[in-house]
Amino acid sequence: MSGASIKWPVRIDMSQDIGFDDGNPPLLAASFSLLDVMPLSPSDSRNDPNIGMMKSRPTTLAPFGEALAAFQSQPSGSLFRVVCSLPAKTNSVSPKQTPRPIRPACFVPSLIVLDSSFNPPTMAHMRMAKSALDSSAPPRRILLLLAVNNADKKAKPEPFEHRLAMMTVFAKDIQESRTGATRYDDVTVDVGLTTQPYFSSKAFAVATSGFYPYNFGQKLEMEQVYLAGFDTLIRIFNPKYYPPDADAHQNLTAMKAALDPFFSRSRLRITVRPSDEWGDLAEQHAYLDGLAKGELDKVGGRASWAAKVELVEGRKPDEEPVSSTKARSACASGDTEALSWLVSSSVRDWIIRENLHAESVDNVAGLLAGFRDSNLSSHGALQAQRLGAHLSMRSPEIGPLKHLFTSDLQRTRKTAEAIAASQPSPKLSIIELADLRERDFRSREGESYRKKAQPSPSLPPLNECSVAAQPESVEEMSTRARRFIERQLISLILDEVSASSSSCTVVVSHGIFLGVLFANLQARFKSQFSGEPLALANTGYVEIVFYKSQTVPRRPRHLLEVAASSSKHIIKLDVKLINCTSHLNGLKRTRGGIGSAQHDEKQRTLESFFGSNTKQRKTNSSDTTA
Ligand SMILES: Nc1ncnc2c1ncn2[C@@H]1O[C@H](COP(=O)(O)OP(=O)(O)OP(=O)(O)O)[C@@H](O)[C@H]1O
Ligand SMILES: NC(=O)c1ccc[n+]([C@@H]2O[C@H](COP(=O)(O)O)[C@@H](O)[C@H]2O)c1
Repeated sequence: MSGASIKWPVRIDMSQDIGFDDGNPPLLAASFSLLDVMPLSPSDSRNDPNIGMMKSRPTTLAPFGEALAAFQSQPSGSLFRVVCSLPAKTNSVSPKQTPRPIRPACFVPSLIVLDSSFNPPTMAHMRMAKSALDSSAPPRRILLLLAVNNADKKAKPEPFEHRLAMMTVFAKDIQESRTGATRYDDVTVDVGLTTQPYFSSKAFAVATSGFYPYNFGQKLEMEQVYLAGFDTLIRIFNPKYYPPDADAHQNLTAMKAALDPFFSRSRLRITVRPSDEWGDLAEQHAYLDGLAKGELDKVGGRASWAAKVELVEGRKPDEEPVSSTKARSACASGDTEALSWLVSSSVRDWIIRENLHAESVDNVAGLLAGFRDSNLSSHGALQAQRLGAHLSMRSPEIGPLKHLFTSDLQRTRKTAEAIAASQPSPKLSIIELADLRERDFRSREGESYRKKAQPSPSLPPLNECSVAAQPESVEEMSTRARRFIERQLISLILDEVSASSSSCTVVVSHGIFLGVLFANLQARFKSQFSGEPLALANTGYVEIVFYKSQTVPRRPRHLLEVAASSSKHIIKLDVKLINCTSHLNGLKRTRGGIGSAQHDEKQRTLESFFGSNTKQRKTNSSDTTA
């Protein structure tokens, strides 16, 4: 909240339905929440008919959330931690084990470090990793490193546990890319977290963590080979990141103080990235030549550092540029074909499952379902109950639930009913709106989203909408979203503004549509939030709080006034939580296919027999809950 604004008494939760694969109903409330589904555990996948595609999915988001929480709650001394390691598999050893950090048994002369936001990991990151591994000698080890602080971006709520999960999936894809004819991979992949935004401090954190052994015999420290793109190289030599400190009165000293130790233990393997912004290939090579000739000395550089920087080839001239930004847009528009070439296969499967699908019967079958009215699975019904209890428990903090919107599809309706049932006042009425439905896949409804994308005239890309039979476009969804905002939310917010206490509104809708609604809310109100919700787990929610600017001289009198003139300047939104799934901790799918089957309302779960104390105990022990 900025100092110049006051808090609105209204919160909106956007939440996605439970139980669907492609079109979950999310929830939106005066703190907005988006709800989605949990990944399967390996034991669950034994019963899953689609086990092939599940094979590299992380077991559950909960351990990643816990690892993050543990890391972030460490005293300030903890700069770096390996969350898990995927060991190289020789043809003699292939134990199936839960990922955990595995310290190298002996000295690793060289560690490749891929530092990225992994939002999401892309095929460009894969190419950089493969190329570095190809040119390295055994024992091959690569660290996928996620910094929870960025050199340029202000800290904000991020779905880091999703990033960690994607990194783990991506780690498997890296290993599999090296399997080749030998049928075993030869690379160990570590997935790690750091608090450090700068390369100099990242390298220090890794070197001093004690995780990678020091060679005492030869007094050798492991070399770290950082993979980055050209755009990052020029930032590394930008003096703005090295402000003078108390002891150093000039930038010159500060950059050298940071980068001399960095280059003594590390080198940079830089992939060229020609673009209008960063120049063509010749210009990028000329920049490095310039460093070697001392041209960066005037800003604090050192010519000798050039020997530690290697420029390597990137995409071929005829290949489309790949970036995380592009992959995020493909996610937002549900363009699974584009995702297929932007990210590796397991990452794509993970994104599709997490982002577009909740736990419904169609979800489990892997079918595109936007307007299709698929029912919740049993697992989805449990997720809905968990969410209801969770929101009710949070009511002292977020205010009583006053308004509950849902799409009119049964997977969202049932999620909304579970939320209403957990509220102290069971009289809460649920408003069903067709405008809150998932993207209409039209002629592609019911199609398997898991099959390999085959561009063909009968399967147009999802982002095209030239004829009525083609999937609903983002513009069409935006029209629905804006209608909902103007007809329902604005008046609600205005009505609430004079109330003396906070209240909460929940909107239960679907993954793709919620992304569009979220974007329209950000555009409609003055949002400080620059990130975007990438992957919403089923029943994962986004919480948004609205504020009224203090600069507004008087309360707007009616909706038109707000819509037409001043609302952009008087209402701000603040994103409090992104994809909150803490209510799903410990919830496991019932084995034997029961969890994935259609939910039968007549059948009581063990949880309902034993009540909330049992639920808590089972949550703690990660037991099966139904
Ligand atoms: N297509 C690419 N070619 C060369 N380097 C790349 C490419 N994509 C990413 N990188 C490099 O990989 C590192 C980590 O990438 P990052 O997570 O910033 O991905 P990104 O695609 O640039 O992200 P975004 O699109 O969100 O800005 C950076 O050093 C970046 O320069
Ligand atoms: N001087 C530096 O060491 C420096 C400068 C800019 C970015 N970075 C880091 O590079 C990585 C990639 O940055 P972006 O995700 O912003 O592209 C991040 O970890 C970021 O913190 C480091």
